[in-house]
Amino acid sequence: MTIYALSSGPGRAGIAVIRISGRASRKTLYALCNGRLPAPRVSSFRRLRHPTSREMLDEAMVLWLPGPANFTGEDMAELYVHGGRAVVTAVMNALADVGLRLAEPGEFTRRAFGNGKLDLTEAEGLADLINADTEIQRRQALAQHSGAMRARYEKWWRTLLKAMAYVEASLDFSDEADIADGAFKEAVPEARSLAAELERALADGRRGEILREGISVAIVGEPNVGKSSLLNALAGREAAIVYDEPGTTRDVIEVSLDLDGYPFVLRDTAGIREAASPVEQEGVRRALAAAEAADVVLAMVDGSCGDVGAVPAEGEAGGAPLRGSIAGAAITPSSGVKLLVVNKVDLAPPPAPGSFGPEAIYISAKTCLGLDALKAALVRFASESYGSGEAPTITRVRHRQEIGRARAALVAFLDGAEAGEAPELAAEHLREAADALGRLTGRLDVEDVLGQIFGEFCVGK
Ligand SMILES: Nc1nc2c(c(=O)[nH]1)N(C=O)[C@@H](CNc1ccc(C(=O)N[C@@H](CCC(=O)O)C(=O)O)cc1)CN2
Repeated sequence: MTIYALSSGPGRAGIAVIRISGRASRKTLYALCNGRLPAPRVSSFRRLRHPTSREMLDEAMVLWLPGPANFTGEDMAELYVHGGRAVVTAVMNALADVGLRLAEPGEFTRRAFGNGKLDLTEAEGLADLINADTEIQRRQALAQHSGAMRARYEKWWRTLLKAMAYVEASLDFSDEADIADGAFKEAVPEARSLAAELERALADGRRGEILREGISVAIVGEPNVGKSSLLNALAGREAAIVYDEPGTTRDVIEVSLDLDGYPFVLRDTAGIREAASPVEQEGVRRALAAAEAADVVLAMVDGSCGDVGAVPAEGEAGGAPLRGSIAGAAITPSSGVKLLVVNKVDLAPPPAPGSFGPEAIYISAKTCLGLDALKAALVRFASESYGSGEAPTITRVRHRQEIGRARAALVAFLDGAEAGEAPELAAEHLREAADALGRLTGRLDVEDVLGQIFGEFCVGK
């Protein structure tokens, strides 16, 4: 079936791109162009007419892209029409009139995958490239789309094939014990080095997933320390309601930020206190959950208020004397870092520098004083924790699960080899590892995964 879609975004635009892929592309383009098919891959000006009514539809630039040397590997055509809604509708209706079908989300890429133009990791990289909002995300996605991940996975695959071949050989020569034993022994170091490599890939601090999804930053603290004001100041818009009343923020409010190319998802949360109302209690529960799951917790205190407390320093009770409210400072994320943020330094009396400890960042969400230092601290954390330059090997939970399965199967193989397990069982462990790696790149049948991955795309990709 030949499909079409608006590949440029929806809505009015200067130019709109309508893309066609499938067997009928040539015939359809021929009819639209009144019999004047352009030379392959040469952008050409044509008056487009309805194939049957002959009514003029638009003046356009068109491309004829015969397969297989194109994106999908099938015959394709592209129409660059004026980007008015009615123009796009008229041209797309004409395509439907001659029997073409509107593409489903990701269907062009799915066809490209089906025709061997890209593997699954490259297709995922393409989806990420389209969804990339920041420079770091763009680089990560482009590396994956261009085959960086595929190359690594295929190297693993070849090592595994070698190990499997040795085990198969030992099965083939089972009546010649020396040869069988020798071949089997060759498989062990291959499996061991691969297991170690998978282990290394898994111990990456979830760098690829975090950069893909955005570094999660939770702002937590007691009511009215200025959490929503900070969110708004960083977002540059009034995303959260700010009101001089404790308990104003109840839901978690999210804002995406691009700081020096690093993607952050900032979460403003309800003030932590013994809340009376069940709604606010739920807000506090969500605040604590957001802090627990965050990569960075901004523990916020009010530097202007007088009550004296103490922030326990890392690993000790007590610590520097503290004038602000401290509930926020006591929260610790399960795997992330905590930055102490002292707000309201514009108010008298301003805290003496250092009075909240050497690591504290002093800001005024109201006057924006200190926000650059806070942003710099976030960027420094991002670049030290996630920015090691090399493209990550894992960018989705799916990759982590399959690599984890492959590793577990290899460990089972190695344990079995040590315990003198039968070679038939050993071969089964390796096959399990191969299945996991095969699902990673889409070499193996992965119909269920395909639906999920390609469904994430926009229509027209
Ligand atoms: N107009 C337009 N722009 C586009 C695309 C497109 O399909 N159309 N792309 C797509 O979405 C991206 C570019 N990706 C492409 C990938 C492969 C081929 C292609 O023709 N591949 C051939 C030959 C490669 C070559 O000449 O070296 C092949 O794989 O055999 C074209 C575009 C981004 N820009």
